[in-house]
Amino acid sequence: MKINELLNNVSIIETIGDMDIDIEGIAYDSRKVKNNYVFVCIIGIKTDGHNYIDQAVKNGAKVLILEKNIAPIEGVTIIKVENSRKALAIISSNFFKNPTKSMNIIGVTGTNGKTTTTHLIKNVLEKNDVNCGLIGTISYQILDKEYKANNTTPESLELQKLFQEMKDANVDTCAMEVSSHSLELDRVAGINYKIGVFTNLTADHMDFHKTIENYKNAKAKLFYQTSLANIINIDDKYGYEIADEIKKLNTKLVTYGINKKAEVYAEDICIFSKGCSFTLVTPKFKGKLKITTPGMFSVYNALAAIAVCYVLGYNFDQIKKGIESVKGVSGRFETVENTGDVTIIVDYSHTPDALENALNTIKQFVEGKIITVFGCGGDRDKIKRPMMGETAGKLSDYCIITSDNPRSEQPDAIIKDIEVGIKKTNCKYKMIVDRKEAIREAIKVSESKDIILIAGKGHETYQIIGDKIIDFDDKKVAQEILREER
Ligand SMILES: CC(=O)N[C@H]1[C@@H](OP(=O)(O)OP(=O)(O)OC[C@H]2O[C@@H](n3ccc(=O)[nH]c3=O)[C@H](O)[C@@H]2O)O[C@H](CO)[C@@H](O)[C@@H]1O[C@H](C)C(=O)N[C@@H](C)C(=O)N[C@H](CCC(=O)O)C(=O)O
Ligand SMILES: Nc1ncnc2c1ncn2[C@@H]1O[C@H](COP(=O)(O)OP(=O)(O)OP(=O)(O)O)[C@@H](O)[C@H]1O
Ligand SMILES: N[C@H](CCC[C@H](N)C(=O)O)C(=O)O
Ligand SMILES: [Mg+2]
Repeated sequence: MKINELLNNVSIIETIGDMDIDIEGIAYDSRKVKNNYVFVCIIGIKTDGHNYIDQAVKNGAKVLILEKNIAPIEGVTIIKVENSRKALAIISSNFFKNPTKSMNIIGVTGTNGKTTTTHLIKNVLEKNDVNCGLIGTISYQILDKEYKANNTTPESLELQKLFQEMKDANVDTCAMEVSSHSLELDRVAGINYKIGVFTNLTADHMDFHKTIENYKNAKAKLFYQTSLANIINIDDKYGYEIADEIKKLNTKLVTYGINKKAEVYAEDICIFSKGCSFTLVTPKFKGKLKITTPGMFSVYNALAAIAVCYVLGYNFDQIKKGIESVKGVSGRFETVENTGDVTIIVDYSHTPDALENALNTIKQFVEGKIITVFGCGGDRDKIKRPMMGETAGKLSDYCIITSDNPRSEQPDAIIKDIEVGIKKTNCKYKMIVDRKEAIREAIKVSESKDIILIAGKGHETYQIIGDKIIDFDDKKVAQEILREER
């Protein structure tokens, strides 16, 4: 592609060198540069891409996109921009022929419920014969192809490549999770979203955003790049504020909720151990629905997905067919199959709000005790650790605090941060660093009718300890222990 075509819509400060050249690829990591590539230098959080220019040039970079001043390099075109991450997003879109311009991209943001909601959207659309791509925490999916997800929302270069691949496979619709990191770091800059969805906003990621206002503002960015509709949960305090802020935009605003008067809402809600039933009300239709995951949070996720389908013009029967056939999402309030008399639930609750929702849901149907096994991720928000300790303590009969993904942190130091919160409650607890042994303890002490919640890692099949990634799957480990112990 000609460099000028690649740079369309990029805000350029100055250029040095030949602008009449063809480039064959883009990289933002010097180690991935090949001959005739553009290397985009990103000033990162850990290091600075400008430090790797020599390596990039050695590997064949013919164009550098950067923010800092550097000395001219023979045979290399230098393009200085205001913001390299944004430039990367725009050139990536250009390089892959702006796929999202002719696609229906549905972006879902919010602290909790993104993965679940995107899976629900995909299911309803596919039950109605629309091929829907998926980008999110568990994996990236295009028809039968499934790619491992390194980030919930990948970097713009990978993202735009996925969109192009979808287009090539005639998949013109995609449900994607839009993390606050991706909005703040411009991974999604330049994407033409048809619909944006806001689920909720609660404590998380303060290590990165610093304040809840920054966190909210990052999330809100999504609603300024949508063309058809913004769908907002107005029962959420921040959702309510965002809805108020964006009502001035040309994009249609559709609200959903249960408590406040919303356009799409649920009434007559019944929650059981195996699911919920409710009456769906929209301005166009009303009817009874059943879902297979319990908890009020599940009703909210269903409403979010339904509101998307409502905006896309689906009728009640089409929505019912899709929403009622969802079997559940991996690691989201998933019961571990076993032949014993103890119920074990694996759930991806890794925020205080998610843990509270999961435990409150269990409380509604448990006949014995609640035993909770959980930890917190290392190199992530530390503020949520005591909060999660307190929540688990308040809502459980017994807790085992253990390791999640400690990453570069000391596992027992993370556990001690959690302990500060649990100490504020009267809950009995134990601290066991080894997650497998923690799960074993829960199973050992459990009695008939108890429910064990294994929280925090959901679908994950690994554990990150230091710089090692070991196999670890909560569901499999629980089943293995059940076989050993019973
Ligand atoms: C905090 C965060 O989001 N960091 C992201 C950020 O990394 P960074 O700014 O630290 O990058 P860096 O390591 O300083 O490197 C700077 C630049 O130098 C380049 N480099 C580096 C070394 C080298 O030899 N050569 C070279 O060119 C790097 O490729 C990079 O372009 O930019 C990188 C490139 O896109 C991302 O991979 C990285 O995500 C890391 C892996 C991460 O863990 N992110 C998590 C927190 C995240 O994004 N999570 C959200 C979900 C959160 C939620 O639950 O809502 C997600 O969307 O996944
Ligand atoms: N609408 C909701 N409100 C509050 N909690 C929820 C909601 N939906 C799901 N949860 C809880 O949050 C956990 C994570 O759900 P899900 O994976 O759908 O969220 P996510 O936003 O994709 O999370 P992540 O930021 O890690 O990608 C679930 O296991 C459940 O405990
Ligand atoms: N998307 C979340 C996932 C957290 C999952 C938890 N198991 C952990 O590793 O902290 C994050 O990156 O903060
Ligand atoms: Mg997710």
